[in-house]
Amino acid sequence: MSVIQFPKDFVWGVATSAYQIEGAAFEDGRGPSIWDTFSHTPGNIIDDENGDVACDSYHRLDEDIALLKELGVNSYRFSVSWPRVIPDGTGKVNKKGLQYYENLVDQLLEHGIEPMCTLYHWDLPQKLEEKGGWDNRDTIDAFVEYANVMFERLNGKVKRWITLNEPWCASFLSHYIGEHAPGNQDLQLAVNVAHHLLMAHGKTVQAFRELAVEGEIGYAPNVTWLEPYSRKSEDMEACRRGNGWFIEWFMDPVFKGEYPAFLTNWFADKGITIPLKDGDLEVISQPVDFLGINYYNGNLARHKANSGLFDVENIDAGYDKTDFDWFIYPDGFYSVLLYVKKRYGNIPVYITENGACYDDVVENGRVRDEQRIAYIKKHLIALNRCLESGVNIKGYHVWSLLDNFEWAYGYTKRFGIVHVDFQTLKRIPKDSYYWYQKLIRNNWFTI
Ligand SMILES: N=NNCCOCCOc1ccc(-c2cn(C[C@@H]3NC[C@@H](O)[C@H]3O)nn2)cc1
Repeated sequence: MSVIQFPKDFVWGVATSAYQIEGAAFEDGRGPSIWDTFSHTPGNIIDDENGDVACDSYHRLDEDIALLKELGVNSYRFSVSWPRVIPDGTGKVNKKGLQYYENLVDQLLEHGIEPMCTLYHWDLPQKLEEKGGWDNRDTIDAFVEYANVMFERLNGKVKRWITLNEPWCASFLSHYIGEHAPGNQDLQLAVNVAHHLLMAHGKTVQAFRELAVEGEIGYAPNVTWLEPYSRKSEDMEACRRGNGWFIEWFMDPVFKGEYPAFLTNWFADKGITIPLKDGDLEVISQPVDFLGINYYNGNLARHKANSGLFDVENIDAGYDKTDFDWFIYPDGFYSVLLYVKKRYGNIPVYITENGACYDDVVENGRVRDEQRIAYIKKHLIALNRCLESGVNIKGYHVWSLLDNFEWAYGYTKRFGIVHVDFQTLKRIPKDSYYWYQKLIRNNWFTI
């Protein structure tokens, strides 16, 4: 038997996001976001579902705080709905919206739970989308205006701030692949959006420093890890491009002040350019206090001409899969974290999302989600290997506290450690909740 131990000040948390759990989509002055528009457009979401009610967390704050308190986490990562705070994206502030988030933060602090506040978890106000959305450089300043409203209201209460969640999803998945809101399929548009998101990040970090906001600020890219099928240079270069789409594309500008040439050249060959202006990279590369990492899966992959955007194809390595149809690949978690440390230095890292989707069932009031427990254990073992290799990981957040609206998959994909019956909204802690509760209490687990 082995004991997997964690540093005494290691941060244990769970994560959610506004559109996925709050509901109350048309209440108390909240304005529409691109996800309200996208989810209400038939054909975009499985079962034509939407986030109008979701987990109804907007009305169940006390209940969800009690779940967090009982779980024993010392960190809760949530996101703010921009259009709940500034319904039109810029200008008038919705007092009720701001008050909701201050109540949330006050209750967390009352129970000794550190709030980790994500400012952008994809719910761009629809009014800004109608003016060009993230393709319009003006949206950068609109985001900074919104961020300043949140900094001024919650300064001293929120000490960990995240500018952007998964900019790859908010740009390429949303504007090139088209699976997420607003659902475009235009590569140049996606590159423009990615650049303006990074600009919004950089200018928001500048504003954070100018306002002398207490605490630390970072952002949370999502990463994957493609392992080359062979040591042939074509396979290794193909995997580097596939990994770079998530890693270098969103981290080189921040940590190196430049885009990765091996990818800008690849895009240039396709006639794709970056809408770079003088000074942009200086803005984007404002020093951050930490890097958030969202990791779920990896793949074995190899070069295949004319396959996808980067001539790379995934191979079925025979690994087990979650019900999201993703391979369970904890070695990829280790590899990507070591790679990030090697390329960017030993910046403080929070794992801001890691978790597994399984089609859980409730039997006699209990959810025996052993597979989710096994997934989390495997990834925490890999995380512990990283700690032993000197990677500066400060904490870990399970995605997610609650089963919730999983974007294009609606309510068909359950990532929660708490089961939600979407007819009754009843919450039932799963076995994984109790396993995580014990881990947090002990700060170790056995294998
Ligand atoms: N890898 N190659 N892709 C090329 C082709 O991609 C097609 C689809 O791609 C992706 C990639 C990533 C995701 C994803 C989902 N979550 C889970 C959410 N995280 C934030 C939180 O809101 C959770 O709900 N994290 N990541 C989905 C789809």
